[in-house]
Amino acid sequence: MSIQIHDNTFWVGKVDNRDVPFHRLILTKGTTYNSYLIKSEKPTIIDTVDISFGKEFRDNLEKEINLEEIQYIVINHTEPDHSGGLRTLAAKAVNAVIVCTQAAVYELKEMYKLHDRTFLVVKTGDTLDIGGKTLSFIETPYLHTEETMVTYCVEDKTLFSCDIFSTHVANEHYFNDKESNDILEDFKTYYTLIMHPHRMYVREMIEKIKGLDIALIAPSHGYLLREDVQKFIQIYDDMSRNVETSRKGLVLYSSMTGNTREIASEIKELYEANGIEMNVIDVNRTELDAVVSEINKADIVFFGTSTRYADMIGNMESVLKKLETIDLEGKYAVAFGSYGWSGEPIEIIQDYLNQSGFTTLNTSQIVKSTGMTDVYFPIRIRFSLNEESRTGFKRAVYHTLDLMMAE
Ligand SMILES: Cc1cc2nc3c(=O)[nH]c(=O)nc-3n(C[C@H](O)[C@H](O)[C@H](O)COP(=O)(O)O)c2cc1C
Repeated sequence: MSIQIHDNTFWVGKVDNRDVPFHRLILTKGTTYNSYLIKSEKPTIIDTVDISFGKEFRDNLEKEINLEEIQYIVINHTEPDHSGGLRTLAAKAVNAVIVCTQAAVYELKEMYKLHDRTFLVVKTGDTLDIGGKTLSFIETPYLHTEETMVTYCVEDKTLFSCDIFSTHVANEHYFNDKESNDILEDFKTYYTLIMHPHRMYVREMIEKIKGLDIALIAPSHGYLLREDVQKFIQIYDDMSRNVETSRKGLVLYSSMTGNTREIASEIKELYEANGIEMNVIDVNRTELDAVVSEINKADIVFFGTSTRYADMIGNMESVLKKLETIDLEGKYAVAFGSYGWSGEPIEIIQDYLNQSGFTTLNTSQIVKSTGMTDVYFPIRIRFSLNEESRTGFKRAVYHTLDLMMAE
């Protein structure tokens, strides 16, 4: 079965009426897996369906098109509730090139044994001519996992937004204007559960799609939004906004040649850009009592050192030794530092913090609470921040900002 959504574009997904187990939740209203077929001169599929329905998906699609004619399969997100039909489809769509982000290639190849297939890697700003229509791609990391992107059809003004702007409801109405029930509560619940943990990336995404003229949002789950499109974007904008907080941060650092000081000032910049006061102190230029007094006032403290012959430098260790005398209940701590090849003292700071009354951020806890596998604590920067290391650094600092703005 297919539903026409544009002159030659069709919904070819699956409505799943079950109680769907997902991310340790049960989706009691079910969901839909929205896949789309664009019958342009170079026929293109945008996303597939959940892995449980791969064969059914392919069999249905075969009624719409000779699968060998498919030229492109765009995979916006590798999670198997979107990409799950890829293996079955690819087996018959033998001429199709798989279009995805760089980070997605490895996951798709391994998950679906597609080592021999041709992949087209796209990044933000790239376009693809599919014969009569143009697809443009925007990377939207962490909405909902690292490799995610969205696809915009320029001529149709359709945003294939994947998980973003989705709703978990097994509706048979497809379009929001055909649904008589108010969908706002389900739309907001979805945002809260799936998107809000990645709030900082929602803010980035909203900036990225601002310039697009969007007539239809075609997400991966639930309703296709063609009425009040801007209202739904505005809801994401409103719900992801920074909340006002009186919380304060503190960065304590010790640096030989300035790299750790640079990291400290970038932490301050990110905090202040998000409306949170951040004090930065060089522990070698400030009396210990004054440092302790600042720790008492802060809700989160970053402790950073550079590495000198496998050790921390200056007064940092004196500050760390003092922690056992301070009430740190309810405060967060982060270890960070710059190093050249080993960076031992960053780990030693982490040990001190773990033994203190702080709640100290660590990688294992991030994986468990967010599913993000590339946000690392302690924050280790080789020499100075550069284009490559800044991405990971920002992810980590974003995470701390989320903690500061939590209720
Ligand atoms: C005297 C000296 C000793 C160093 N020893 C180490 C070391 O043992 N392990 C390491 O990873 N880096 C080592 N480094 C590299 C520094 O940690 C690195 O350059 C760092 O970026 C300096 O940070 P800073 O500018 O904040 O002082 C050493 C550098 C110097 C100058």
